Amino acid sequence: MSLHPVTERVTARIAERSAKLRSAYLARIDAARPSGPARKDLGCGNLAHGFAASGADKPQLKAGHAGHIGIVTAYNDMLSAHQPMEHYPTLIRMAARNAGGSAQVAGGVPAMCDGVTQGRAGMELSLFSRDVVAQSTAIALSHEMFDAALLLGVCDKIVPGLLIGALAFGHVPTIFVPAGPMPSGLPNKEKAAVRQRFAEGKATKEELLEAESASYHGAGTCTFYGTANSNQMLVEVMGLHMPGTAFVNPNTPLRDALTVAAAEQALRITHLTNDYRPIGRVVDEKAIVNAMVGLAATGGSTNHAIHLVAIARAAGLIIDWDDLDELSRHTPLLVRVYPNGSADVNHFHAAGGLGFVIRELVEAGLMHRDLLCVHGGDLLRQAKVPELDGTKLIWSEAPTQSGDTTILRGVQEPFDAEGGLRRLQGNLGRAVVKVSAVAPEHRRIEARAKVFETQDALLAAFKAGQLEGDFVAVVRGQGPRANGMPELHKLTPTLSVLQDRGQRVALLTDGRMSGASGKVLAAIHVSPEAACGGAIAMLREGDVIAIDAEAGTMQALVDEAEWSAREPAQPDLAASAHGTGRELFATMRRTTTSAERGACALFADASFGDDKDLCA
Ligand SMILES: O=C(O)[C@H](O)[C@@H](O)[C@H](O)[C@H](O)COP(=O)(O)O
Ligand code: SF4
Repeated sequence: MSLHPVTERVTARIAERSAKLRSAYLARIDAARPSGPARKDLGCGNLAHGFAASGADKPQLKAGHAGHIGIVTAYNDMLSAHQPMEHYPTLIRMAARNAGGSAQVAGGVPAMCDGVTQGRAGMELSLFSRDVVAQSTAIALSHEMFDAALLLGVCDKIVPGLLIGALAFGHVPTIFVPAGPMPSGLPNKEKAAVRQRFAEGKATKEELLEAESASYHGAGTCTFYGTANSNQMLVEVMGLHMPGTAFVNPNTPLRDALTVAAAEQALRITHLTNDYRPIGRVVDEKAIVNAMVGLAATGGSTNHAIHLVAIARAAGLIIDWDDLDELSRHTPLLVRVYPNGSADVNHFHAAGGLGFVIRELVEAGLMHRDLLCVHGGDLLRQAKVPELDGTKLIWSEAPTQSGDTTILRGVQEPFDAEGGLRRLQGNLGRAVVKVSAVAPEHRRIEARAKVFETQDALLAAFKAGQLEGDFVAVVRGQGPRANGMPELHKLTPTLSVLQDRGQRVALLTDGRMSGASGKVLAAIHVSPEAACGGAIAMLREGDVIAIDAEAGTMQALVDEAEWSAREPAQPDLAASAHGTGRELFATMRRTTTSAERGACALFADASFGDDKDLCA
């Protein structure tokens, strides 16, 4: 199968623009490759500290030459998606020992649940928590004891953070280990309907809590296709998972068998073997292009228009929203999972899941097949489906037919000829929009602006009955430099109620939305942000705004002379400076790059290429 010309063109463009940064990165990871077991480069004192509490593994750590795995875990009881990981280190240590090697928990990383913090002050720490996860991963792996790493994490900022941190140790072969989705509960669409009724005062708080608890009811990842489950797709199409592991439910024999298999495989791909697969070479421009194609084909989370930029940068690669837009416009939409449809990820997995999607996209030449996947094969092998034959883990061929064409389709009969994400641009700057979750009749709007400085101000206006007629809700001062770029997903039920009443509404913000947001047209991540004096700060109440997600345009229809004479409004950021720990993130707000450059405070010094303007 030959590569699609757009996939080829974008890959070459990324490689060319990144050549200097990428070659320096590869030289660093080549130089970091140890000659023997990594721990042998440590001094006696260092090493003694390293295995002091290693019990049964001490002899092999002391005198042996077998590989040693560092586990970095994001376990906590707070995230339903991470709670099942509590016992994974025990399983991994046993598996590594049985395979002749050893394993230790190198360190833990923080994990925030965006569901708990949604609409709360904690959401203003969420995006930067990704960079704290990256730094925490580096702290864990900095003990230099490890010939391979296993990263235990699933949710929104955690997988991107783990990946950014691990890429700073690009010489270490690294495999992600997930826990999988919770079994299906109350369908996401029904939960959203109760939320809308509650927003209109037609459902009680008790009814709402019942519905929420019936939807989020157990251990495992929430079942909508938000950022956490988009993470799982990305890790599969980048070749960083054992094949087909993403959506196997937790606390099942198959899930545990996959965790054991990841530990065994990690020892097979260290520099001590003849199949060395360091993560810095697994994540190359082809893997990053596959991630963008996967995002477009599945209607993945808009948050990855930010995270993927930071992840690529950690591997010495520079991507932007033009790359994402061009790939998305040439990638068919193959998946309809909430918020892009009614099904959840369990239904998607049962219909053929990521194995079917990967095989379809590789065979159509839209995805690169020749990746250095951690399982030892190429990306077509990633498409295989794991199952237990008795107690033996085997992988069968990916399905060639979708099990449910209302959820999953092939390249020949897609839901849409174009993928789920678009870049918008115009005199208001640049933004991202997820079209796959918005009905075609709602993808264009020309209406007057209603300007808000907070999402609560918009909700108060709704309660006061002030949101009449058609309008574009402008919620600004929500960018990374302003208040950490929170998700404004609490607006979804209210804007959905207005749209269902027949009003034409849209959102325009320099903030984010949840990967679970959908239904209402939302131009988000507007860059430059208001706190940088971006055009969004020049908008006035009543200005006419035109957003066209199909054409990719976002325009303030204001007289040219008047527009250029305007001064940007300065957002009042006092409320976000303190409280809930926000005072500890002031330096990140000051040094972060723009949304289009990953909203990242980790690379500000080297920036992205020659442009040192952090607001650009
Ligand atoms: O990007 C995402 O996918 C969201 O951050 C998600 O992780 C978060 O938990 C949502 O808030 C869930 O949706 P609800 O808030 O609608 O439950
Ligand atoms: S998917 Fe979102 S709400 Fe669910 S556990 Fe993960 S972070 Fe929390």
